[in-house]
This record gives sequence, structure tokens and C-alpha cells, in this order.
Amino acid sequence: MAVKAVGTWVAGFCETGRSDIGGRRAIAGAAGPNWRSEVSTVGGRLERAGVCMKPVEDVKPMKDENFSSVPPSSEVDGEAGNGGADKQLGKLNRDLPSGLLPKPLSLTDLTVSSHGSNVRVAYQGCPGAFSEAAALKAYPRCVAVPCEQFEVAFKAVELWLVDKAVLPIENSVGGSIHRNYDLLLCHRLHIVGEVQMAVNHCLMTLPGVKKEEIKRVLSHPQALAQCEIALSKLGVIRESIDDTALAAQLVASNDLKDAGAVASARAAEIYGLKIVEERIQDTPDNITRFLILAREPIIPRADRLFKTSIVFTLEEGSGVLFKALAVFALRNINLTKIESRPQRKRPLRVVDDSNYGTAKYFDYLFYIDFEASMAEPRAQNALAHLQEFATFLRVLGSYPMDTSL
Ligand SMILES: O=C(O)C(=O)C[C@]1(C(=O)O)C=C[C@@H](O)C=C1
Repeated sequence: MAVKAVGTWVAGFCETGRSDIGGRRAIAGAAGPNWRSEVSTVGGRLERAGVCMKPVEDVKPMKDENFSSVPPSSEVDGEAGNGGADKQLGKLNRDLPSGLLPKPLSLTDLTVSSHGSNVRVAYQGCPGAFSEAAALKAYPRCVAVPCEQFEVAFKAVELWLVDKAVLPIENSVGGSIHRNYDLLLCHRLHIVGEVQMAVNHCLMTLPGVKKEEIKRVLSHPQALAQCEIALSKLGVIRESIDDTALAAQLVASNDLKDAGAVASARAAEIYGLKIVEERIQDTPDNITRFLILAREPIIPRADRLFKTSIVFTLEEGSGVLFKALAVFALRNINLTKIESRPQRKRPLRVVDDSNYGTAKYFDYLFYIDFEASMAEPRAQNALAHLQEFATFLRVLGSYPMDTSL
């Protein structure tokens, strides 16, 4: 058995095993570019070639470049740096009528409401993407911050540009979003919640274009997979785009008369497209589960339904996976999800059996979600038991289950 450091269950989060698997540490307190400067509202009405786009909050998506250089504080307006304005403050304050003087912070200023009115939440995609709706379901009054890729959303949390990220992890028809499983391990964020959301896909076109005129359909690959039956009947070419809302935006802004987009009803409204068919997903109950990620874990509780997500690798040998799963069955702990991913850093395991020669096996990481809180002794005992055969074990989070659907 591999030598392991003895982990502790402080706040229910233990990690043991090889250090090469974990990713970078979050840079707590690192100053980033003033995120507020990324968010601007474009007023007025955009008119273009017969397409009328309703005014939207034009929130520029975060890109990887946003993290590459931090402007000196003297170049940044707002809270992070104010161009030396602080020096002027004493003078200004003396000139201001007392009603306009800055108010001291009160306890309410420091409180994040349960609706998340002070929370900044990163999601992947453009305004109108399903992930934006998931962020707003989790925190109804949050500032939803669009990001170009999943990784950008992870980094935005790590660099304190936002407070949380809401990212899709699986869909009831399309299955797992593997990229996010891999990113969970490369980054040091904690799962602090989940959101399940019914996803209703609409087929949309430029106003005036008929369904029969559509030759190609643009959307996110997951959305195209979830609408396989309807799109096959139409006999159209599918084109993959980074997110559903961006597909709608592309059809509108490029005046694509031969194309449709699969996206949300909100995306149709934002980008001025006409819905030609609603609910085109293969099954009426099309549910996507999203994870809420944060820099710090939450304290697990035992007085409500909790789920715990872990990732581990196993020693080699026959029946080891069976034994690993038995640690949960023995304690009546229900598993809700199991996923395996290749170990990218060590994809193959060489097994040398002198009688039969050398074999190469694929080596896997196992991700499991189980229905118990890390505050419960049965969950703690199950993981202590699992450590007997795991060469690496990390608790990704212990968080309240979303039972709203
Ligand atoms: O493209 C979007 O609108 C997204 O929010 C992404 C996404 C996904 O990645 O699964 C989210 C929900 C739906 O399952 C389809 C697409």
C-alpha cells in the first residue's frame, strides 16, 4: 500500500496522496484588474439590416488575457485604484455639504444577502446562456459575470475577481461535462452548492426566415446533442459554438438567413431572433446540474440533505474498485454519480507479470458524489476506510442538495 499522510477532517476536507495530482493554490488576496471596469451598460437600440436588437446589458465576457497583466492602481478607476484621488479626499470632503460626505460602513454593507445581491458570479457564455440562468437561480440578485471559457471562470474566482462560479457538470440527456471534471482537479476551488435547472431549447432564426429555409444550426455541442431527434428530422448541418447564446448572437449579427440557432427564449429576446419551435429537446425533462464553486468550503451540516463529492485514485489489484464502492454500501450511503477520467499526468500503468509479460492498463481518477454530509460519522468513517486502498483522495465539497426540481 502507498505511504499516505494522515489527513484530518477539519471542516470535512481531507486530502492525502501524491502531490502531483493537485493543481495550483488559489492566490488569496491577489489584486486583479478592477472587475467592475469589465461591466458596462450599452444603452439605446441597435438597428441592423432589418434585425432589431433589444437594448441589453452588454457585459463583456472575461478572457484569459484579463488575468495576464494587472494595471497599476494609478491606471484604474474605482475601488482598486483611483488615480491618486485618495490624496484629494481630505480637501474634497472639506468642500462637500455634510449630506454628501461618505457614509461609514455599517453591518448591512458587509452582509451578503441570501439572494446574493452583493455576490459576483462567473459563468461560461454570453448573456442569455443557460449558465447565466443557473447563476441567477443560485443567487437571484447577483451580478452575473460572463466568461469565455470554463477555465476563465475558475481563475476569476481564484484571483478574487468574482466570488463564485456556476458551471455545468452533467445533463440528464447529454451526460457529463468532462472538461469541468478535469478542471476541478487542476484548481483548488471548493464545491459549495449545486443547482439543477430544466433546460428548454428553442430553435430560432432571423425574423422572416421560415423553418424550411434553415440549412445549418448553430449551438453549443451539449445543446445540439440534447436536440438530436429534432435536428435529425430537419436534416440540417450542425455547427458547434462556445455557448448557445453566442450562437444566437452570431445568427443575428452576421445576418445568417440560412441558419438557425438552438438557444434559450431569453437569448432570442436579447438578440432579436424569432422562435420557430419551442422545447425541441429529445426528452421533455431535460435537466442540467451545475456546481457552485468558491474559494472557501462551507461548514457541512447534518440537519439537512447534503451531498459530498470526492475524487480518488486506487492501488492496482483485482477487486479494488469493488472494495472502494463497498465502503459506502456498508454504511447505507447512496451514491448519486460515478465518473472516471483518465489520469492525464500518468495515463498508463505498466503491470509486469513475469509469467505472462508486461501489460499497459489505462489509469483512472474516480469521481463520486454520495448522499451524506461530511458532518456525519458514517461519511467520515467511509472515507477513512476508502483511504486504505486509495493512493490519492480529495474531498471536492460537502454541500446542500438541490431538491427544487
Ligand atoms: O451554452 C449554454 O447556454 C450553456 O450554458 C452551456 C450548457 C452546457 O455546457 O451544458 C448549459 C446547459 C445546457 O445543458 C446546454 C449548454
